[in-house]
Amino acid sequence: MMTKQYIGYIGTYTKKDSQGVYRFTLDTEKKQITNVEVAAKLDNPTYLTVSHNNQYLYAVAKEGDKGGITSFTISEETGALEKINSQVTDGSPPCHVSVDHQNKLVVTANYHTKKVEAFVTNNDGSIQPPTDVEQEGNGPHERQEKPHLHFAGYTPDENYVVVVDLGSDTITTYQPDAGTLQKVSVLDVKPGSGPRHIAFHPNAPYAYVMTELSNEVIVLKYDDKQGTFEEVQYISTIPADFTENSQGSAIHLSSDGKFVFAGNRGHNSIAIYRITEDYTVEFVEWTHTEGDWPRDFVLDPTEQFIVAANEASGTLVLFERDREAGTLTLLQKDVIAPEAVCVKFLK
Ligand SMILES: O=C1O[C@H](COP(=O)(O)O)[C@@H](O)[C@H](O)[C@H]1O
Repeated sequence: MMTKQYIGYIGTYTKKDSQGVYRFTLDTEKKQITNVEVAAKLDNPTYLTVSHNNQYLYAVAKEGDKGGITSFTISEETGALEKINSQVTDGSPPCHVSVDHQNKLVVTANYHTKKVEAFVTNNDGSIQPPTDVEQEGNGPHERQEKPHLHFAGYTPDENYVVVVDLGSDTITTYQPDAGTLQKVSVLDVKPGSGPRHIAFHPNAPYAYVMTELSNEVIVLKYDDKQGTFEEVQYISTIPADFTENSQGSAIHLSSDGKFVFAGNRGHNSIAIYRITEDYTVEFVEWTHTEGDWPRDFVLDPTEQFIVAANEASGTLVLFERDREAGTLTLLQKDVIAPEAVCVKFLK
């Protein structure tokens, strides 16, 4: 059988050993991650997003005391990255980045500056200086003294940008308008829960939020006409008797709409849920991530595998999925990936 190989990228911190964005290969026949190597030297490229046509990669970046985004072209043959340009503004870099399917508008969420930024792209993949919106609010938890935006991404129809704020326990929708973001609605979730990331159901009006502070998945009903949400269910992501520090991280769905996967840093696991007929979720099991502090993970393009990034151990781990049961089987662990934060595949 012919070997099928997929290229992935790793976003990292560069506080210790990492040099920037890394590239790796997933061989789906050998069921193995190989060739982890530096793809672009860059300061603090924690989060990455790949344009839907695989032509461009946008990375969080830090330049001195400024933060923003660096754009790269992706070589079709090799996956090599070549820098196009950067746009940075005063303050710490953002912690999350997304781009729409048309590759017109890159949006970021900033944990430190309270700002959502929107960068219009040019036809060559370069980005223009951003416009921004500053959010307000706080919450009852000691880490909620101000907004701490953790996610900015698009709704499935891309009519709206959704921003998840750990600091004020809110999910805010914005309408993009000529490179600016106009606020449409705000959902207040449970005080102190610290919502962090959101993932939409592929074909039903529901979304699934991971909370960092309360370690829960929140099921939301989504009104795509109004751009509003309604709470449906809260379910814990860690065992009731787990008393050590754990902080929720990322959340992803399989594209068949059958399973939700939620990351637990501290408990060091991926919690797996089955999506039921009414779109609420039922717990399936926890899978240990074979390392410390799983910051994010990704389903590969075939969705037969999941690659998770253990930030504190600086390792990737590869699992094979059972598409019916939802469970994960360990294939490979301890793949060195220094200060790994997120993993993204070419589409
Ligand atoms: O999950 C986390 O994210 C925040 C924001 O990331 P940053 O790279 O913008 O600092 C981070 O500060 C925090 O330590 C981490 O747990």
